[in-house]
Amino acid sequence: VLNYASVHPPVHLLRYTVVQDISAVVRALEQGVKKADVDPAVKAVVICGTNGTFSAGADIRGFSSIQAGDRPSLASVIDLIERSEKPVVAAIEGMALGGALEVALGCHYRVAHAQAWVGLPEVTLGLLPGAGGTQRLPRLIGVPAALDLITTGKHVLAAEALKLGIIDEIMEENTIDAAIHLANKVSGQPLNSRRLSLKQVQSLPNMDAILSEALVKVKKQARGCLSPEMCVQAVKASVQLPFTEGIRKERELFNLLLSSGQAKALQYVFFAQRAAQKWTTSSGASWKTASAQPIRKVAVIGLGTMGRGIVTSLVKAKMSVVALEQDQKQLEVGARAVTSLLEREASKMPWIGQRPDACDPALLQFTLDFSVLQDADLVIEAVFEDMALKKEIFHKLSAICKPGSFLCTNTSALDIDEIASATSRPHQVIGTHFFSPAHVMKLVEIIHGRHTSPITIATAMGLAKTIGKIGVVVGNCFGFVGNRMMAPYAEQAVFLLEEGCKPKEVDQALEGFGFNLGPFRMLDLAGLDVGWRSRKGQGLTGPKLAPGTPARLRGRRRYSPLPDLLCENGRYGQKTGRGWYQYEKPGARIANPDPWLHNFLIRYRDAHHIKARFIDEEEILERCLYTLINEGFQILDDGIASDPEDIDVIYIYGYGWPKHRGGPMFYASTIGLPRILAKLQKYSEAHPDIPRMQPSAFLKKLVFLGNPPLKEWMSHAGHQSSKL
Ligand SMILES: CCCCCCCCCCCCC[C@H](O)CC(=O)SCCNC(=O)CCNC(=O)[C@H](O)C(C)(C)COP(=O)(O)OP(=O)(O)OC[C@H]1O[C@@H](n2cnc3c(N)ncnc32)[C@H](O)[C@@H]1OP(=O)(O)O
Ligand SMILES: NC(=O)c1ccc[n+]([C@@H]2O[C@H](COP(=O)([O-])OP(=O)(O)OC[C@H]3O[C@@H](n4cnc5c(N)ncnc54)[C@H](O)[C@@H]3O)[C@@H](O)[C@H]2O)c1
Repeated sequence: VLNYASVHPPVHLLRYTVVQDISAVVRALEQGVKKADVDPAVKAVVICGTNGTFSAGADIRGFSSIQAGDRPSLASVIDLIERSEKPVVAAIEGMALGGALEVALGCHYRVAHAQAWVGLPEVTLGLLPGAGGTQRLPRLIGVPAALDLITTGKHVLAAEALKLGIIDEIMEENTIDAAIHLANKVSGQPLNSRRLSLKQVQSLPNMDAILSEALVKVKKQARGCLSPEMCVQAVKASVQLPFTEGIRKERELFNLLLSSGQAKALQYVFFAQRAAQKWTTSSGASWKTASAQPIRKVAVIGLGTMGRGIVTSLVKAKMSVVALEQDQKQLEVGARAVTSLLEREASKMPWIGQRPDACDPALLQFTLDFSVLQDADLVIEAVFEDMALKKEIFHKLSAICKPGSFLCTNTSALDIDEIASATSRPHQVIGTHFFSPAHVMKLVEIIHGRHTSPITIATAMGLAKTIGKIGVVVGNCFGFVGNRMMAPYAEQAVFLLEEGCKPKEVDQALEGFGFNLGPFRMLDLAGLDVGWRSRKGQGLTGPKLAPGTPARLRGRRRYSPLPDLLCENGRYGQKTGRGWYQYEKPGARIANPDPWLHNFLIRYRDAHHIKARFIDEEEILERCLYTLINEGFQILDDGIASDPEDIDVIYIYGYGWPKHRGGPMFYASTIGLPRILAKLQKYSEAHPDIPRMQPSAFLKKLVFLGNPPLKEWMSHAGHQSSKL
């Protein structure tokens, strides 16, 4: 912490560097303000940061050591700032986030650089602004705007902050000089009207409705995440209680969140997401040894469900795109879909309209002609999930595309090495597995094959970042990480139906856990035909299945033909208006329980002599989640994912795993590996024909080693087998 005194007398300049040691900063602020207060030569104070940044707030790594009782100290220093008889001006450059914005709210004036931005992101870390932010901000900008900022954690640019009333002045340059000028100007003027704690929250006739609607909204969006709800409660306190009592309530709610476990999970996700960006392969390649090649022009082949979303993401990031289809009709359908997605995206971001080059048709070209792809820097194939078709396309691309171009496949599960074998450049072939809807979902699994070069990995990771996605590098196996873990989860869900559940009971249990969609609503949305085609391809059903195969066994493994039977009945999910649920019409979204399906399940159980039983929520959750987690341990042991954090990032950003539970592997660590192992052992004894329930050797090893913390797991994995 640097502390410059009286650089521009009579203004006392308190200059702080990036916050690492919370208590050191709090102490230094306290000392600085007290010194300025008693020094008769000082007439005013400016608080600013160093190197062009006010502060990004507290070091999150320090939170684990914060004790509930530590909190008041920043709050009391902010009170001290506010109570000062000399005007205190915050000079905000770069950013003022979290505790830093709370400090600025305690100042009497706030000046910001035009490029600066501010926010209270605590909610995203499972907390709430606990140093008076929830009580001062509503007093400054009103309840609706404060609720919006505090419950979402969004950052706003200086211009918007000025409009909201958070900032008093914006500077194009030299913010600190401007702050000093302002401090001099207001020196000697009365300060009470600038002290937010003395202000009343502006009353609104519909205040009760605003607060209760906000509560309903966050409860619906957050699905079990406590912090947004507590943020609303804290803002409500600012309306209903005097300032000091509101502060007491804020502290009580903050302490509750700090000890809830959700804060720990969300802070783990913050770092896991950043760690996933630092990929390393088993040969030691990483960002240090390979850099991303510049990508100016991208080609996308196939404008179906995935291709159209991928094109939209690329155009939104202002990349030049060529989109290719197999015939004129599909091209027109695809082009219309992309145009409508881009229009919808533009309407969500009004400021895009102000940029003349946004959604520029010159950025996007539709074609049927493969030769147009020759100068593309990178191609993403998103045609049907059919190995023969993919190989044919990659063979063609290998001949047409310029030597430097990278060839990517969006396959959900197929072997990257086999696809690469159809080209003369397997080192430039890689999987880029986007998730549906591709213009919305943040995740891209980056799958490298045996021959994929580090530059190709770096380039795919770089592209993901450019288009605002989170790339996670994984190894090559059927289903990679995400879909490989999804398979035992979905399989359990169907077995539970065979044994007595209804789709809604399974979905409700998993939605109650925090998933946006339970497995059956998710399958109906994705289309049941997708899995059916894959199972036919694998010979699990359809014409390739050996005659005489028992309906519910494949080899010695339990198999459920239920999903195949639904498809044979034309029930593909939402798209056909019938699936695990019924819908008002094809394409409708509201899933209603279907008596036809319930009768069908009764007949099915009768035909296979299955006695239906009541299955409680605990069993539903344990069987679905623990088998998914078990596969995660197997994936770590196989070297398909380099660490548990990568798996967690994949599940949070690709599959809607509730973020406040930290991802499946973090969740397993909170439950305790011995318990997961014991439950898997119990279920696998009851169901010996379900091999995926048998505990993975790696899970057993970790339990044997005494349940080490997640950070240490990989030091016990079999690194020899790494596919990374
Ligand atoms: C001038 C006077 C200042 C007075 C300030 C007083 C503050 C006192 C605090 C007291 C305690 C009060 C607690 C308070 O109520 C609550 C908080 O403040 S909570 C923290 C709020 N802040 C955030 O949530 C910011 C989180 N960070 C970000 O949003 C982004 O990282 C960023 C800052 C916008 C930068 O984004 P990028 O440029 O994309 O860079 P990265 O995200 O990749 O980050 C780079 C690197 O930094 C690490 N990092 C970033 N923020 C933090 C952080 N808050 N704590 C710890 N580490 C952080 C990040 O992990 C990266 O490192 P790597 O993981 O790659 O090693
Ligand atoms: N749908 C999903 O949820 C999802 C999610 C992730 C990955 N994937 C994968 O993405 C790929 C595409 O899936 P989808 O759901 O978008 O399929 P889709 O059936 O919706 O679209 C495929 C498109 O490819 C086009 N096409 C077929 N052959 C072509 C050719 N020779 N040249 C040009 N275009 C051709 C088709 O006309 C069609 O428009 C598959 O590999 C799939 O496994 C799908």
